[in-house]
Amino acid sequence: MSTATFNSICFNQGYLRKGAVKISKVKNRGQRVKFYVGGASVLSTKCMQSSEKNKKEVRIGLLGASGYTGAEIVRLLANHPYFGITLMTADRKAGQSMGSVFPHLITQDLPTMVSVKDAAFSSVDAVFCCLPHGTTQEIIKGLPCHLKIVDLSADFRLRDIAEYEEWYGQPHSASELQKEAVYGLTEISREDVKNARLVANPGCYPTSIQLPLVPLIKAKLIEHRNIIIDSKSGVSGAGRGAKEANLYSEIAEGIYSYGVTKHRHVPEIEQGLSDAAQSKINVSFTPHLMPMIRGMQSTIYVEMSQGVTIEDLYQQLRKSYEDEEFVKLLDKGVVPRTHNVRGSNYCFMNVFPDRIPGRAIIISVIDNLVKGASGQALQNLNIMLGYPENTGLLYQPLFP
Ligand SMILES: NC(=O)C1=CN([C@@H]2O[C@H](COP(=O)(O)OP(=O)(O)OC[C@H]3O[C@@H](n4cnc5c(N)ncnc54)[C@H](OP(=O)(O)O)[C@@H]3O)[C@@H](O)[C@H]2O)C=CC1
Ligand SMILES: CC(=O)N[C@@H](CCC(=O)OP(=O)(O)O)C(=O)O
Repeated sequence: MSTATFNSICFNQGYLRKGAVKISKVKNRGQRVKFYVGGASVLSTKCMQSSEKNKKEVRIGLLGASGYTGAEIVRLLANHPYFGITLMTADRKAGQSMGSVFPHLITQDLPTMVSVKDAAFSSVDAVFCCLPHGTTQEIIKGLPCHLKIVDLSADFRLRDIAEYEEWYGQPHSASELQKEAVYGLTEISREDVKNARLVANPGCYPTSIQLPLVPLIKAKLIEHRNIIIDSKSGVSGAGRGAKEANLYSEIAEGIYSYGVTKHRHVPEIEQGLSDAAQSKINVSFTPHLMPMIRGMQSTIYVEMSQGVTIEDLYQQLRKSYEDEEFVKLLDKGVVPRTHNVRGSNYCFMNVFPDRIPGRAIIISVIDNLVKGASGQALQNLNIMLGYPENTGLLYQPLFP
């Protein structure tokens, strides 16, 4: 195989990585990214063989492996050529194998889950932390400094500790560590993620809401007042430990609003939008639980700035995301559907004129477990460790 053909295959598969001898510069997602091949770092097709799966170059620890986002990380890493899971933790399910907790993962060769207190962190390079908020900060503050960490919980997302304590109803015990954390909404903060040791992965609702709104606010195309957000989530958003209210008999054939006026994602959404506006933005936000397993839709009602048209909003979103692999502005008039992103790391969005002059309706959809959690977490760790950010994320949506 010629070098060019090999490079092309590797790049398309996301297998090219940094190495010793520079051979080319490749334009990747709007950035100039250097890729190298040669010397000790030459990749051969061997890197894709299953016999190598236990010898991947980055050793991953997965905390909270027995939950939904943990299981999703395992699914995604099954196709990752460089990240291999060597440590897994659970709480009630410590001592069990992943295959016994999640039979759909029985084919994966994985370590037995241990309790966090028995975990040997010296033998891993990076961790995904898929634990409940509160518990997370207690555990992360005790982790060794050599680890790169992507935290899927809410513990390090809010810069204002007092705001965290107010909205989460508990004290924060790792405020120093919070100062170090980078908020990892990848497409917006990619440059900061590159150099981060601790990334606070965004919440699922805030991801679906900030991706369309941040570029529009930065470009001053929408008013800061009267932003109304109506979001809907699949039940897996509540985690596997969810209680009676999430039983099939209580979710099927119905929909309910919750956290009305006081959902804990409000300060996270407002923090991101206010940063974009460089002034305080308040939003009206109501989440709903839908009788579906995965998926999230945010329908957002905004007032356009004086003289701005729907075409302006559309062109701004096109310009912001045309080089992005995982955020897609649909053709004009096409309505995003959760079905069309299920199981993938995509966010699909579109913008529509309201009947009321001067107003617009924005719709965005994600899979809450992928772009809303584990997929974005993997996208971030790829960047933190210098791998192409799509590595392990090339799943097409599952339809029907
Ligand atoms: N589900 C989603 O769509 C999203 C979730 N998130 C966030 O990601 C994190 C994980 O969510 P998810 O996977 O859904 O949650 P789950 O409830 O499904 O899983 C929680 C995991 O944490 C473990 N755990 C619970 N309590 C403790 C403890 N005291 N000490 C150590 N481990 C513990 C559980 O172990 P065991 O099962 O053995 O008890 C389990 O492995 C949460 O912070 C959540 O808010 C973020 C975005 C979206
Ligand atoms: C359906 C459902 O219950 N969703 C969760 C949000 C999803 C999530 O896990 O958000 P964090 O990452 O901020 O914890 C909720 O409303 O609390």
